Amino acid sequence: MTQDIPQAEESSKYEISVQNLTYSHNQSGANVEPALIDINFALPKGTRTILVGANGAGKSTLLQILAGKRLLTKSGTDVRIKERDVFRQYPSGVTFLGTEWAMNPVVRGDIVVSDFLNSIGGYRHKERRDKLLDILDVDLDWHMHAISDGERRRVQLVMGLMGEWDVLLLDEVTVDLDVLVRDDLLRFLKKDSEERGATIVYATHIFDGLDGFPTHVAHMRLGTFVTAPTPWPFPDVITNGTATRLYSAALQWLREDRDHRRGLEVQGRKKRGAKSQEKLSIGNMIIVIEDPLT
Ligand SMILES: Nc1ncnc2c1ncn2[C@@H]1O[C@H](COP(=O)(O)OP(=O)(O)OP(=O)(O)O)[C@@H](O)[C@H]1O
Repeated sequence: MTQDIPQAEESSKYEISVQNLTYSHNQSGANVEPALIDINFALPKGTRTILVGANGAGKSTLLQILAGKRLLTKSGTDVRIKERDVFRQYPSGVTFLGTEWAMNPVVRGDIVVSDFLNSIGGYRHKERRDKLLDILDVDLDWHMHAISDGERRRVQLVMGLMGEWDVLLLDEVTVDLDVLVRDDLLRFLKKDSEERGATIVYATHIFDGLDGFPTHVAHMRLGTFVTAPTPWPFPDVITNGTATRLYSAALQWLREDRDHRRGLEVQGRKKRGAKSQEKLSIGNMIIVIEDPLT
């Protein structure tokens, strides 16, 4: 299951196009394997792509690069959204929603949800805002410091989705939603993308109830695509018992990933992402563990 990679002159046909992307979190040149290795793919406008991959596969890194949160200057690398180079001329209309937002002390302060949403222009998108408040069951009178993690996540989603985005990058932000809210939200996003031709890339570990959502599915392993974004449903995925097709495909891929990783470990190749020193914090004491893998 592969996809032809567009040539540079063709990339304007695509809403997102990535060519020759290799990225290392450690820019100092230390001997750490890159988080992304020679990534190439292109997504047409209006597609909804699910990224599947084990922990550490590179999904968040890819989304962060697309979101303009990481800088890279390397000749030959070309990462574009809406035909704009994300490192030099970041496009408008792109929304990124990731998990770290909820940890920010600002959104844990004593601020009322209505004031919070108004402070970022909620009144300009009143119709969509009210629809999202209903879908996500958010109360405008909540105080941000006195709500649960799932409730705070719902406020984040109202905030991020109330404007009309063209490209939406979601990094595992539905994980703490209850099943009903998640289902309603996915329906809203699918309809929105169909009606407005908006494009979604969504990294998740929760596959239940997702079969009807994507137009494409991709599988990442150790910083590369094992399966580039490919039209979904795949004809050859067999449902396993009561499991949905996407769940079955993901389970199979993750088993293969685990076997592959264990094979590398047996060969003595270092685990990707592992550091020669690891630090654990207990209270305000930091314990350094030398070479945690040995
Ligand atoms: N800030 C960072 N500094 C150094 N290395 C990092 C950093 N963030 C991620 N990495 C490394 O980059 C690789 C890819 O991580 P990434 O977070 O992109 O994976 P992921 O597929 O999103 O994983 P998960 O499913 O756990 O969220 C891993 O080896 C990880 O250890």
